[in-house]
Amino acid sequence: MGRSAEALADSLAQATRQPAVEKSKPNVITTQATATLKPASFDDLGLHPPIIASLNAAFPNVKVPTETQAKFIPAILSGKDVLLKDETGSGKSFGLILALLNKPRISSQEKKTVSRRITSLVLVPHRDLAHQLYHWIARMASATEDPVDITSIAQVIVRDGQAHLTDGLRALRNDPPHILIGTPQAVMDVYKKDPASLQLSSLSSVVVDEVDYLIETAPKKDPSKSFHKAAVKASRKLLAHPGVTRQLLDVIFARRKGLNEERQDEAGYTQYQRRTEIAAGDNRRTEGLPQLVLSSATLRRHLTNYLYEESGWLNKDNLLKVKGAGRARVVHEKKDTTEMYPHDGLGGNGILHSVLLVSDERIENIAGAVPVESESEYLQPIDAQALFGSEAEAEPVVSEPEWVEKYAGTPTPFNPNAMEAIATAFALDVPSVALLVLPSTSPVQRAVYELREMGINARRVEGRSDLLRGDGSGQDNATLLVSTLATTRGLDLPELTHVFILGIPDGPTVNGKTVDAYVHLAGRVGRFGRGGKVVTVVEKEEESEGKTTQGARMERILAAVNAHAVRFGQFD
Ligand SMILES: Nc1ncnc2c1ncn2[C@@H]1O[C@H](COP(=O)(O)OP(=O)(O)OP(=O)(O)O)[C@@H](O)[C@H]1O
Repeated sequence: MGRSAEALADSLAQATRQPAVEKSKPNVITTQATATLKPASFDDLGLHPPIIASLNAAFPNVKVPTETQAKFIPAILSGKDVLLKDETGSGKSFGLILALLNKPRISSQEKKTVSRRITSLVLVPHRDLAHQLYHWIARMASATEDPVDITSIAQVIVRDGQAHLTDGLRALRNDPPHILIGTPQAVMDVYKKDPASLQLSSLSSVVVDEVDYLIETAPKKDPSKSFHKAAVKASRKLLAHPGVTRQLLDVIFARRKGLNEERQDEAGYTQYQRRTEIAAGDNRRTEGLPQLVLSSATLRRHLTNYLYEESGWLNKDNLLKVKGAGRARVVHEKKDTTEMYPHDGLGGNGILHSVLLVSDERIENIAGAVPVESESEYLQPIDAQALFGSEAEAEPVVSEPEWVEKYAGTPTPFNPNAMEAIATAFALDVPSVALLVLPSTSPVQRAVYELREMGINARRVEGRSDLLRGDGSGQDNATLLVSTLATTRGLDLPELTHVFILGIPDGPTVNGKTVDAYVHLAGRVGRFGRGGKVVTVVEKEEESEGKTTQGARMERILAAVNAHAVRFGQFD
């Protein structure tokens, strides 16, 4: 076994000898306490040297922690609950994985046998994100010549036919991993079939990534407002159908909910005393419950209020709220617009935003789009080999005869003008890899077929773990990856230079959810200081009184994220 892989395994093995309940470090609820901390290295944050060695070997470009990682990694290591919000691409998911890898491994001792238990459960919205996090761990575990057995470090549970209830369950029972990553639905399936296999009672951490996607809440509206009734209806519906993530958290944190309810009316002094004891490292005060970490680039106020005031899951005595540095907040003229769009700007990372309007006659830029002087910095293809330290493998695109049989001669569900605009813009502008995001319920395979018919090297993202590892490029012709809104959240595709969005994201109306959807899609580029282009393609509609055109809706979204449309040169 190579040195860093061995060290990683050693580090995890050593951790099994540590007590199941970690020692809390001094702590108070704060958003500011660590804000000025600027550590020079991961070592300063408390990561073990073997983990750092594996990190360096597997990800040579990750040298120092990002600002947000510097805030939340120590908090996670000390057992705090964390509410984490920072920009897309600020290293939240990656930092969470590093922190979880570093946590003492939970174990139980029966007679003379020590058995390892699941230390952390990570819930993510879709299978590709689960696989992406898994690949990060696998890359670290196999960074040297003799790989560590990944099964004992990480496992993935996603709905994949029935495999998660057969092979997945078997692996879980035989060799419980340090970190279990899964989608809520698949984890719930496993829970219903064999609750003991999830070892929920002895977990040390529960992480919910993309929490605002997994836990829906409705804004609480002023009764004097016209949409109050709709908001009340939405809240009632959510209460009646709580969603799988809520159900799982209700099970895992049932005791915390009880404690929080009991403590609702307690005297301030009692609370103060308990918090002081936790700050002094009194282990009994952690109450043997796992820490809860909730993360997303977008956390609306109604969700944070729900999480903090109503859910009952959080340990309010031992909680850190991390909010990213962000940028200057947009102040809109209309008061209600500011309330609806509480976003920082989305242009500071060098992302160019364009909107194309399509009709039978032409493809044109949205009115008011400004020209860009130099685009070269946005279009630098990323060298996968330099980024990952491995050779990218070329894989030819094969034509699929059964698709032709299935689709040829049947009407397309897509607007042909929009698909043509995307194909043209892609062919003219994309140097290496682009992503096309379709509306949630769109047939991805059909889109891939239609794009290939137009000569575009299109591929599905879903299930293509090679692409998530960054190993799918290296081909002569540029690649257009195709996904849907439902399967794009959190994906990290480092080679990406362009994101094409078909239609208003999460449309047709524009509200907070729509804006958040755009933020997450646009956030697939412009990561870690790299540039990128986001091109939204919508139908050109005739303006008429009382009608908001799709173009006007896109203008509202761009205004909400403090971005201005730029001209996509080829169409003028
Ligand atoms: N400290 C670091 N230095 C350099 N690169 C990093 C660092 N941390 C993470 N990265 C890289 O940044 C990329 C994005 O990280 P990650 O997906 O964790 O961001 P995120 O904040 O979770 O984004 P999103 O909100 O879109 O899910 C990954 O490719 C990762 O390898």
